[in-house]
Amino acid sequence: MNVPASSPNPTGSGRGVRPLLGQSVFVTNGKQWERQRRIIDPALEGGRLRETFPALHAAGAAAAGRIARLADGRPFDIEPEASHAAADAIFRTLFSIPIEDHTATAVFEAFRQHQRTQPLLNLAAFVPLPSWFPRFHRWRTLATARKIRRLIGGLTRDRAKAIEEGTAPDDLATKIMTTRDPLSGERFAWQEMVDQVAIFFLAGHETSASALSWALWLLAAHPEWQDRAAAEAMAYDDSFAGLGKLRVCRDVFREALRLYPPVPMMVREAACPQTFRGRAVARGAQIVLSPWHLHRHERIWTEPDRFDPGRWNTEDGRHCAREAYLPFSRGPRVCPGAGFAMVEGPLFLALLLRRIRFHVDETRLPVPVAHLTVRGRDGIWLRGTPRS
Ligand code: HEM
Repeated sequence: MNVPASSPNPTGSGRGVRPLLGQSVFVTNGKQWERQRRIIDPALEGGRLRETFPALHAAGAAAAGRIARLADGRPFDIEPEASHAAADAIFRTLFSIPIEDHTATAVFEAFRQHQRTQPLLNLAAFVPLPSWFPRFHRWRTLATARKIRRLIGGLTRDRAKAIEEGTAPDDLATKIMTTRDPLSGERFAWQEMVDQVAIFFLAGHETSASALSWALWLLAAHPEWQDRAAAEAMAYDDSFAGLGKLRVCRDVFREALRLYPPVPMMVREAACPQTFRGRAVARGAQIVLSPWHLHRHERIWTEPDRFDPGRWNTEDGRHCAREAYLPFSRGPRVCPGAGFAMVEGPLFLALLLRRIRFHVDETRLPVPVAHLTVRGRDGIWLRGTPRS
């Protein structure tokens, strides 16, 4: 199943995102989007991930330290911890700064305030409204969006200067800002880079945090799989090459992405009249694609509601992965951070499981709800104990 680029992503007309995301790759379409992807994609290619790995590992190790301090047998909500870890991963890999950095903390806090002001984390923010519908952004949403962009703008301007002076670190921001579009030879102006940093931060930390939280909850609920993943984690040598041996952690993470796809639905607009599964689709019609439903389809998957990381090593599982698995979407508009996320997820699981045994809090079972990503309605509560 492919999601064609010729079907525009109508997110740009959604109400909640413009003030924050500007002309970022997530909201643009057509030639502008193509040019942006030509500049962004090379920075996240497989080979480049090796260079990003030390920063990602440092973020995972810091998260393991923080969460180990909570592992005293009492319940805690894993979601804010996972958000913290994923935000740290983005700051360290993009700008070579940890979340404790003054500006990084301020951006993280401003994002939290922004989400509290409503539309961004609400799916309705992404669903296009009819053209007659009045579009207003609550003043507080506008104010937090401006604050985030001012902070990111500072980081990006400083980086542009460091690149000119030849003192910039070799991280993702430098890679993206120094990459020329192979067709036009142009680079991102710093203003356009602010838009891209905003979407990297949003798309890269909310999604990963959701996946990590559900993966840990599933492991807590399935101690036999947790033991297998932990045994593998104990043997992990902390290298980039060693990631290939984290097979159970990878399959657990893939299974979490299947059962709780962080992006539960996507919207596309038909660019021309077409027929889809025998039905006429008019030009301009909105098409909703739902990984949530597809991943749990009873006619496609064997025991779709069962957590079974082992399915990924069966012919049936591999077939379903090709035909009916799209946690990162598919086609030209596929998530450019998919490779990054598939390194980050299994790595963070391994680093956490080495130090902590996770248990379900039987009094508070999580209820999944679709915000911008799939989150627990009242959080995702776990208990942790130190792993000796
Ligand atoms: C488990 C983690 C992740 C999941 C499940 C995920 C999922 C997705 C999905 C489904 C889309 C397509 C949305 C749509 O078309 O409506 C998307 C787009 C995107 N993602 Fe990810 N993502 C993840 C992590 C990341 C990371 C780590 C980054 C950056 C480092 C990233 C950057 C982006 C960007 C920039 C787009 C917009 C691409 C475009 O429209 O051309 N994502 N992601």
